[in-house]
Amino acid sequence: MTQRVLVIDDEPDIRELLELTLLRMGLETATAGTVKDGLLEIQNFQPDLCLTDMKLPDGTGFDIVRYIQREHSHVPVAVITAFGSMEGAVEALKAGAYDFVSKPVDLAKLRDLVQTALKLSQKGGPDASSGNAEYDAGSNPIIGESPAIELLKKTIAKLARSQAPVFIHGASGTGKELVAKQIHLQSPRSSGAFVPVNCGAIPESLMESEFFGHKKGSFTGAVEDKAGLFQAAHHGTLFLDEVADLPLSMQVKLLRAIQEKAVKSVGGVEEVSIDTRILSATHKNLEEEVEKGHFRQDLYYRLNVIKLDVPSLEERGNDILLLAEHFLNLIAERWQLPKAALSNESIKVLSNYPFPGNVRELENILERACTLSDGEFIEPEDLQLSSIATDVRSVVKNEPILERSLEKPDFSSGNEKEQILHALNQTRWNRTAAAKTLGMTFRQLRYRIKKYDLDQLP
Ligand SMILES: Nc1ncnc2c1ncn2[C@@H]1O[C@H](COP(=O)(O)OP(=O)(O)OP(=O)(O)O)[C@@H](O)[C@H]1O
Repeated sequence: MTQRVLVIDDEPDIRELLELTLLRMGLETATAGTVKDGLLEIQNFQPDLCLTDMKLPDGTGFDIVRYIQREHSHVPVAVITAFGSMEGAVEALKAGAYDFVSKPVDLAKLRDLVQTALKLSQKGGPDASSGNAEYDAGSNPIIGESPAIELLKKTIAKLARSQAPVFIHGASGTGKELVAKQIHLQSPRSSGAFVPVNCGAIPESLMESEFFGHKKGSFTGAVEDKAGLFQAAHHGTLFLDEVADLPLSMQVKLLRAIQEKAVKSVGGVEEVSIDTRILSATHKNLEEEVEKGHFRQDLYYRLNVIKLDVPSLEERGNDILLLAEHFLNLIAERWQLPKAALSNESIKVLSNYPFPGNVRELENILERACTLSDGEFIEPEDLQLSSIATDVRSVVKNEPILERSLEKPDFSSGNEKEQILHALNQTRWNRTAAAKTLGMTFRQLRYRIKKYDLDQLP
């Protein structure tokens, strides 16, 4: 079925230009010149997408955005903003607009916007809050049923239906990258690439070329043309992780690229339009970084159109056990070994541990516990929790603080893999003998052999 686009603008020339562009894209169009007529057309024409000017004779584009949000939340609405009016664009996005184009309208950018937005109408159901009906969480679902996580999942589904930049805030290891990936996967950009960038890991001297690409010969070592991360994320999503670590010089360039929706590669002459959605995250307090002068206020304002808080693991109640189950399954799959289970004591201990390192810490604890456990069940001493946890455990069990099990092998001083390999070679790969030499059980050794892929050795 031909998709329908409604254009609301009081300038006949712009209406005509937009209508022509849309007709050439094979779309059905209707136009209106005022808020009043626009609202009528929304009801009569039932558009799949609405484009509206911000300044209208009897109101503003906000009136249209708010009405659509309230009555037809499945219809994406993009606003056309005055030249240089970034504030207007940001406010419209905050109010629920899908995206914006600034005047004079760049038709290539408009076509990109329309194509992506219409995918939403094709895929999404009538209820915007349920997100994309065809969406498949793939191999990276967000595990959890606590109210905090249910709310997070709902917000992700909603945010996936917009182009607004989202700033994801949360402590280390809470799953910020996972959240960003989910926003991408549930969005109409899911067929494009999800490009995560650790902003703190790129040397400053290479940053511009990494982000925007370079032309052959533009500097020593540039032996051929290379596309940058922005180009890689064209029609997809660029995730700027640890964004607070961007040097100030790069922040200016990034701001420009985001505002112009275009980049110029190092040594290049022309700017190239880029259609990408920007998501960013940091565990630092970005407001504080702005106050200290480490982070540009204008970039902060541009990235932080919508802020999404990812709760700490401690705030997720019983999700800890659901996550533990999930990770134990993953570990068993990865190492191709029978799944280990938590003993009742371990369940108690984990449920009361504060997890300063959040979900990542839980994953690491369980991985270590699987290598240490020598029975069917993971016992509290296999968890090797920090002293805080030991305190917690003693509180839970109402007994004195226990010493950590000392009979467990301690490899902290050396390279574990090498020591195991050495023992295996010495015993001619007699695993029982090697385990004895190493002071571990057969099961513990078996896990480690899998973990380090030693069984792949000839
Ligand atoms: N709710 C969840 N369900 C399943 N896995 C999760 C969940 N939350 C986090 N994880 C997993 O925990 C690990 C850490 O998550 P992630 O890397 O996304 O955290 P982060 O907040 O980006 O960390 P950092 O601040 O260090 O960059 C990953 O393996 C991720 O898949």
